[in-house]
Amino acid sequence: MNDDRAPLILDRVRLRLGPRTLLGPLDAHIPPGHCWTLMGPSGSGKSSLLAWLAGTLDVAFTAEGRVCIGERDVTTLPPEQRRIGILFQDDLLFPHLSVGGNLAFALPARIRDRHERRARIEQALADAGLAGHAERDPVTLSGGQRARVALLRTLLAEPDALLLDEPFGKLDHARREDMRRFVFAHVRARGLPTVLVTHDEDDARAALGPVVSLAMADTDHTDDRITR
Ligand SMILES: Nc1ncnc2c1ncn2[C@@H]1O[C@H](COP(=O)(O)OP(=O)(O)OP(=O)(O)O)[C@@H](O)[C@H]1O
Repeated sequence: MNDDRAPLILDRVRLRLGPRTLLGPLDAHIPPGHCWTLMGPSGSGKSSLLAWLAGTLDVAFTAEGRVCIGERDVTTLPPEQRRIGILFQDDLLFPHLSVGGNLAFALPARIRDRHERRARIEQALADAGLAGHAERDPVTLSGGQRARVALLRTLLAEPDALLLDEPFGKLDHARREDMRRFVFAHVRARGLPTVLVTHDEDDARAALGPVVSLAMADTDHTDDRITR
């Protein structure tokens, strides 16, 4: 595992939508290479929490609390400076770019050397069992291959933390299993502190971390609880 990684810390996070408290107060300390799972009924604020962590929460919400990666407080930083990667269920690849073009888009701009950029993309594809697919048109990939390319794209941006919003939702049973293994192997090998949103108990079990159960705001809950 990468030794210079830091934990993802949520400190007294509370989200409001108009007058009602949607979620929180929530505290979390997610160590490098560990994944916490967020579960809860539809509308309990799971995706909104990820959007807040990524810095893209809609202005309809108000938020309190802090999000830090180790000592680095990113709460007020714009999304592109947070170094928090996010992967969605419907993570679309750009249809006008090849697979390699999609991945090149994510590579940090500081990597300028053309050969180095190409080598990183080839290596990422090889790690994902997709060696030689750089020139492919994304629409010709299977659903499972597309999901892996979308994860590679997120990881090539070199995030310090990872957010997964129902990333396996669209896959059939066998591909879901493969993708889970693939994702969590990367989480551990890269030492990324990770938050997974899912409705699926098998996903939560595979994540091997605590499960945070969010209640519905209308039940007037006070604290969201870690249930296991
Ligand atoms: N841009 C927005 N403006 C106003 N309300 C919103 C906005 N986005 C989401 N909401 C509302 O915020 C609440 C929480 O939505 P959110 O998508 O975070 O829930 P969720 O737990 O992720 O649900 P699901 O499991 O269905 O994805 C819902 O009541 C939703 O209607």
